[in-house]
Amino acid sequence: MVGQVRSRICYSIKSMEGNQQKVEANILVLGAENVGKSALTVRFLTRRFIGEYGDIESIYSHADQIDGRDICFNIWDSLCQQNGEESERISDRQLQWADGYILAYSICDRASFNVVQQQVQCIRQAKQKLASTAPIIIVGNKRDLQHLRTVSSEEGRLLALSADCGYFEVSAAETYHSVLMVFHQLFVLVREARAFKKGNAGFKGIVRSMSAVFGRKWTD
Ligand SMILES: Nc1nc2c(ncn2[C@@H]2O[C@H](COP(=O)(O)OP(=O)(O)OP(=O)(O)O)[C@@H](O)[C@H]2O)c(=O)[nH]1
Repeated sequence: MVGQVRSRICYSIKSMEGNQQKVEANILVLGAENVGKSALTVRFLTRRFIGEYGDIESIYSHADQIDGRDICFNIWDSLCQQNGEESERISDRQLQWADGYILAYSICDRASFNVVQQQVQCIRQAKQKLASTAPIIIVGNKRDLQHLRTVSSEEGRLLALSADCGYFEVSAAETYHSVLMVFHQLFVLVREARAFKKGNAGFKGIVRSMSAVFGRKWTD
């Protein structure tokens, strides 16, 4: 609730030229407070690290190109629940909106890593109920603060492996390229998930037709 009161949804739509059909992906950036969700988002959008970002929840639209194809990222930089509320909470609206997730933690903040573990489970359970999949990339941020590290790279990698997620360790403060890789990789996974879903629908269609021919009822 606090998040809703404090939040302000703003849209920054970049113009897109040409008639070629644009592929869109809705990316939800989640994680505990102060892990660098806004820093990662702003780094990707502007290539810059500005240091302080304020408590604003934003949805940005950003035109980009991957493999020579025009695409559009819609990025929801979420605001973490605070004041003892469940920080791992993800709303139904967010779950329905997102095609893919970036779950960020700070390598210097074990509690934020625990939040990511809970959020992975939350997303997987919700998607299972809906019989759908959604790619997740886990991001260990603040890699530049090695001397303050409390979560090892191995732990991050292991979590990603066990939950079938992608994994990156980055520093939004220091580099643009690794942050770019996170968003582009997630887009590729979203595209693959869509293709798989389509293929699956195609297979179901064939079974439906065969069932019709042989008089058996098809149920989803
Ligand atoms: N050293 C270092 N600091 C970072 C990095 N990324 C973000 N920060 C700092 O961490 C603080 C929090 O960054 P934000 O991007 O506002 O974090 P957030 O997760 O969006 O925070 P909330 O919106 O409050 O949940 C800021 O002071 C940033 O300057 C990083 O890679 N390295």
